[in-house]
Amino acid sequence: MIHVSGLRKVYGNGVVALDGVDLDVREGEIFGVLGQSGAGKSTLLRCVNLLERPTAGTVTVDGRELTTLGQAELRRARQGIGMIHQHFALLSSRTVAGNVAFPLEVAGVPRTRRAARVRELLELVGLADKASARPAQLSGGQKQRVGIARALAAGPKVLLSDEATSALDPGTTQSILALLKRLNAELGLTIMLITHEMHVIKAICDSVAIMRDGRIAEAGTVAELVARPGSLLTREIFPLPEPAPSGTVTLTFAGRADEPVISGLVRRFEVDVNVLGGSLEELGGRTVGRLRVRLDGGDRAGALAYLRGRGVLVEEAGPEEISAESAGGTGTAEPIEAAGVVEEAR
Ligand SMILES: Nc1ncnc2c1ncn2[C@@H]1O[C@H](COP(=O)(O)OP(=O)(O)OP(=O)(O)O)[C@@H](O)[C@H]1O
Repeated sequence: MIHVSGLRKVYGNGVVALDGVDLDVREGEIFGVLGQSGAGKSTLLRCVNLLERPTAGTVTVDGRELTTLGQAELRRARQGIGMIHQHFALLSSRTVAGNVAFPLEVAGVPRTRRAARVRELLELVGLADKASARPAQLSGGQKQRVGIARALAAGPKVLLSDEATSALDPGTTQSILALLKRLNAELGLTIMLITHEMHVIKAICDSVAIMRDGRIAEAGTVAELVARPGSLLTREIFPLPEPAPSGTVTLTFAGRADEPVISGLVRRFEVDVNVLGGSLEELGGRTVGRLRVRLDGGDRAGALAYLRGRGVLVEEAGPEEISAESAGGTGTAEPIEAAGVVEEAR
């Protein structure tokens, strides 16, 4: 639904905000872009609907390459792309209904059709009783619901969300995220959101890109990334001291965290399992966990093979723990070199 290729943005002051971004957002998914302040997230989002013109690269939305369109065509294409903002961007002089009607007026929709559509949209976001209220009379969550209704007025296929929940308290954030998830499911809406908050990614995103210094450091579905060795996302969600202390093993359980794998390990291989840290999270409806352990005694190699066989991602740390398998299978590498090989593979 959204294809971004070779995107570069250099602002007038010489700041390189985007430094070669490639990205694909599939139809019907919720795609989160996560990054710290200044990483380039807002610039990327504003380039997707060409509010910001990229210095180089292409943006294609729903099969149309926006970067080649003239102003009139671009205005039409933008009707297929809604946008919501951190501070809602409502017109304070208009009522709630007037705000939602605004894009329809601009698009020349006749008055009666407009009124019916506004009613439908306010019902969709749970604000049918607030049509005549002014933005100043609403809570933050209600204001964002108006913002969402307005963004959906022209029936877009894509919704861009610019830190839509950053100004809201945790409870309201959850209700807005639940609304976005429902709209995604009911309308088949593709949502691209930017956030600096991991809990937003955990709550609703199917896929994620992590941005650093104007580049994509890592991208994929949440399930893919959690199963990928050395994943930045996994490290962000399950923070453990890095680098892992020598001799420890870090285990990532994707989707099987509720199975008694560890007790099976102790019973079958007679190893002592010393848990050093870890946590569990609900991700995309699955329980995912990350555990750092030290294994002593018993059949350690057999225990690790057993874990891998159960679909657990096993990452060994420390030169003395590098196995022939993880060092590339030669079994001849010196410990220090082997550690380098593993680091590179990550
Ligand atoms: N209009 C502008 N003119 C010049 N530099 C800009 C402009 N907008 C953003 N920048 C710079 O581009 C870089 C990326 O900014 P951007 O706002 O895209 O990052 P961000 O990840 O969204 O950060 P935040 O979460 O703080 O909004 C920053 O160094 C910022 O100072």
